[in-house]
Amino acid sequence: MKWSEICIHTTNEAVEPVSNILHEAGASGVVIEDPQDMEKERRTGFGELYDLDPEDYPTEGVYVKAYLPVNSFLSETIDEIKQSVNNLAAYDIQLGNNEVTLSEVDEEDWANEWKKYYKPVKISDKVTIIPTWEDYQPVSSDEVIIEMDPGMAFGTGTHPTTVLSIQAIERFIKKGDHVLDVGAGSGILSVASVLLGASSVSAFDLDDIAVKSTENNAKLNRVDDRITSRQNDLLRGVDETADLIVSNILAEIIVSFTEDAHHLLKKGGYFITSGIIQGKKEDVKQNLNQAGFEIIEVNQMEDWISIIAKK
Ligand SMILES: C[S@@+](CC[C@H](N)C(=O)[O-])C[C@H]1O[C@@H](n2cnc3c(N)ncnc32)[C@H](O)[C@@H]1O
Repeated sequence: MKWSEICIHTTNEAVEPVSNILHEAGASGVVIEDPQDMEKERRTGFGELYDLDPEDYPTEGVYVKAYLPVNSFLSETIDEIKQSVNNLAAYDIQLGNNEVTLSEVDEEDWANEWKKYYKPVKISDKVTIIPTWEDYQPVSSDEVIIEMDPGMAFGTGTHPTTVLSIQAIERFIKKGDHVLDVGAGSGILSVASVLLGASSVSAFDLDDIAVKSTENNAKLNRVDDRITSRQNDLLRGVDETADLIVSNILAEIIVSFTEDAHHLLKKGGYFITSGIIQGKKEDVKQNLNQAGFEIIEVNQMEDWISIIAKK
């Protein structure tokens, strides 16, 4: 399949809204090339992280790249993306160069492009995510290692919203729990749940690429007997009760199914929500309270918020 790479040269400040616009436009993966991050990552303990020519990344601003399938809607989608990015200026978000370039890539190139930027991620003292193609030596014998090949689905473990979700799972999951993963993407939170003690997980995503990616990653981590992945709109029609529900989705989507989550959770169960931007934190907290939840914790990484609620 042919893919179109859209590359937006923007500012640090605009990375998150621009990435959101690209995700909403149907891009499954977003690659952020930020020279500051690259400097930061080089200092981590994972050895040689980036084998990149300095010409490949900007010295000023940030490149946000995403991949869209080449189909008859492509030019409309690109116009909508450009329009939405331009609209950010109305919210006083600096857009820098705001240069948009397009190029066509083969699926194979897309996969390789992605891999250049995806390296081991230390989530906590206990949990490390490693891309399946990396040779990684565990630091300790009780380290939990999650192998990932996200393909086109969201969820490499590098995004703060995913990191916050896994850190919360690590703290709140109990041995033998049944978990619902709403918006599973690559299945990273489902796999993390099992490796951290869950006995079973039902993973849901609207996107069939994500459903397959979850199945693949469950196999890769040898926990496919514990994870069921299927296409579903949030928790619509789901009738299985759970000990823990995790969802890393946007605030607007979380508030649309807090009542369903409350209904399906057992008493004392946890609802881990992530993907919430600062400005929406109070709305989500209020909505969770209204649905009958008690807010247990609010955590933050960069500009992202995760809220843990208990039934
Ligand atoms: C931000 S990604 C999270 C992926 C992964 N769970 C993680 O934490 O890295 C959100 C996922 O939610 C899915 N999604 C969006 N709307 C949905 C809906 N209404 N029902 C189910 N999944 C949805 C998207 O396809 C995407 O895979």
